[in-house]
Amino acid sequence: MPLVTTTEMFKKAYDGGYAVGAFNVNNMEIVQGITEACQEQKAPVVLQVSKGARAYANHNYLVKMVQAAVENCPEIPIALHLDHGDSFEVCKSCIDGGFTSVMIDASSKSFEENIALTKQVVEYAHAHGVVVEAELGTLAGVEDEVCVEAGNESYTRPEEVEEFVSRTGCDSLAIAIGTSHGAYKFTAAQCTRNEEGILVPPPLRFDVLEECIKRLPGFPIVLHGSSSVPQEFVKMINQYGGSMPDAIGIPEEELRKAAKLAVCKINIDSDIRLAMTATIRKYFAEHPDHFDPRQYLKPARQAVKDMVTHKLINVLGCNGKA
Ligand SMILES: O=C(CO)COP(=O)(O)O
Ligand SMILES: O=C[C@H](O)COP(=O)(O)O
Ligand SMILES: [Zn+2]
Ligand SMILES: [Zn+2]
Repeated sequence: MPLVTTTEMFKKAYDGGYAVGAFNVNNMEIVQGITEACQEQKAPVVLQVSKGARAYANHNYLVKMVQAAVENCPEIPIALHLDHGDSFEVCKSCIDGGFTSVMIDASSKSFEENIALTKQVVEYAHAHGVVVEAELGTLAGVEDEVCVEAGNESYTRPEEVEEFVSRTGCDSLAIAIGTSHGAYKFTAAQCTRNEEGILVPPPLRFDVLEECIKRLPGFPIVLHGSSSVPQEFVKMINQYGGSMPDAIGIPEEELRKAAKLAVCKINIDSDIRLAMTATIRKYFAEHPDHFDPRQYLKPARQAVKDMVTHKLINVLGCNGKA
């Protein structure tokens, strides 16, 4: 099937009590690792491209790689989504350039400015058959050039969501309930430590999520910053020459719980980076004489596939839902 929008995927996910994975793509091995996992598991998927990905890999290369994946995986619905679009122009360029979904992230602006910009993008997108994700509230962590320190995030205000959605006409809404971008989601001060000395993060604000759901019945909610930062990868990175002390993510059980509620899209990027980096570091340490990139990118791609397979089955619950 051709690229799809997220409309049908989200409706099924909402009704079925699961979430669709939205994975960031930056190169061929990442596209292949994700889509091979989804094809095998018969899972719908959102492949998302950030401004940084477009700067790194070039819009055309990314679109063509995703089109190749669509041809290779004919049985699963795939949406191509702009992650964190920050202006009308970048959204328009993706809408004109083959994307089926865009995010306009005006969450750092005032409520009225966020509404005005989101509405402008929605009007253009809908006229071209493309859907729009918007955001209310700010996450902690690093997102493009913007870094919000842990502790300086602001949760979504549930009393604003109905007005925002009805005035903008957006198709899904990203909310801030304590998830965060990157591999260092919380400071040590925000966490407790378990017996092994591993940081345990504060729980997500399910009260905020539930209040938003009450006010937007049937409406798809999105969670950004939802990597779990698997400690096996952090350990491997640290063992093979890296240094990522106190890297910490969102516990998988919390994401599973959110996926059963109105959360229809869960964004994962950092876990892909960790899986690849851990695998490549180990490979280099064990094969110091190898220099063919195919030798180390092959296990790195496999690590992405294995990690995504685990998420589809154990976190998102979208396996078998294509
Ligand atoms: O939200 C994300 C992309 O928009 C990715 O979040 P992570 O950094 O937790 O993977
Ligand atoms: O939300 C941020 C995503 O992880 C994308 O990150 P990036 O801007 O470094 O590509
Ligand atoms: Zn944002
Ligand atoms: Zn994000």
